[in-house]
Amino acid sequence: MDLDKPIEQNSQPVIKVRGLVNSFGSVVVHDNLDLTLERGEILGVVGGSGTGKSVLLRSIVGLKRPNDGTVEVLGTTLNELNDQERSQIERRFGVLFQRGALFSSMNLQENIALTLIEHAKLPREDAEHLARVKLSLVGLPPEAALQFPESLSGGMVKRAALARALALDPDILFLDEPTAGLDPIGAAAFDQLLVTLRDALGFSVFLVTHDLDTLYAACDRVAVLSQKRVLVIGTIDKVADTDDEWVQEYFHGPRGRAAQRAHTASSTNAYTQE
Ligand SMILES: Nc1ncnc2c1ncn2[C@@H]1O[C@H](COP(=O)(O)OP(=O)(O)OP(=O)(O)O)[C@@H](O)[C@H]1O
Repeated sequence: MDLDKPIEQNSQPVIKVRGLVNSFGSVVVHDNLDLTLERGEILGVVGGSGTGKSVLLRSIVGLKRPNDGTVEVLGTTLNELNDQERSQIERRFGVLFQRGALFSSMNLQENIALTLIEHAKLPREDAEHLARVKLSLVGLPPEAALQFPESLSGGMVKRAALARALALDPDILFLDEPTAGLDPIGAAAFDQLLVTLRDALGFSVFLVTHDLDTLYAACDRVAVLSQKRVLVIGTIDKVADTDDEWVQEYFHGPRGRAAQRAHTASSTNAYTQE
C-alpha cells in the first residue's frame, strides 16, 4: 500500500478497533473491545478511573502493543506494518497528552518548530514561520511566539500544546483530558476552539475526557468504557439513557444535570440570537 497517497474522500471510518485485548501482567484492561471513529467526528471517550481510556489511546497511537485484536487506522491495519510504514502513519496523528508539557527551555515558536524540523525536515526559518501560523490558528497573539511556557496561563499553554499537535496537519487528533486544570471559562473556550478548528480543517478527534461540559459542547458522539470494553457508543442522549449504574450516576448526577442545563441554555441563546 502507498502510504504517501492522499487520503481518499470517503466515508470509511478513520479508526476501526476490533477485538482489542490489553493486559499488564494478570490485570486485563481491555477484553474484546471494539470501537469506531468516523471521519470528521469528535468522539468523546469517558469511563470511570482506571477503565483504560489512556491505554486505549496509547494502543491506537502505537505506544502500547495490544495483546490481541486489530487496530485499523486510515484504512491500514497497524499490526501488519513495519517500523517505517508505522512511522509514516503516525505522522498523520496529532497527540496532546494530559501531561504533554512543552519544553520549558524553549519559547512557543521553538517548541512547535522543533516538531516541524524533526518530522517534516523543514529548515529552521520556514519551521519558525509555520510555527507562528499555527500559534495564530489556535488564537494566540503574535507576541506569544517568543514567550516561554512558564510565563503563560494554563489556557495559553493548552492552546500552544494544541498548536504543536496540529503542526503536521494531522488527519486524526488525539487529546487526553485537554481541559483538565482549566477554569470553566478557559475550558469552554478550548471546547469552542476545537470545534471551530475541526470544522475548518476537517480532522477527526479521539478525545479522552472527564469533562461533561466538553461532551455536551464539543462531541458528536460519546463512547463509554466499562467492563473492559466499550459499553455503549452514540449520541450523548442515547448514551445517557443507557441502563448502567456508572452511566446513570455520571450523566444524571448533580454535575451531569448542571452540564446539560448549561448546554440547553447556551443552545437556546444561540437560537434566539439568530
Ligand atoms: N504501564 C503500565 N503498567 C502497568 N499497568 C498499567 C500501565 N498503564 C496503565 N496501567 C493500568 O491500566 C489500567 C487502565 O489505566 P488507564 O490509565 O488507561 O485508565 P484511565 O481510564 O485513563 O484512568 P484515569 O481516568 O484515572 O486517567 C489501570 O489499572 C492502570 O493501573
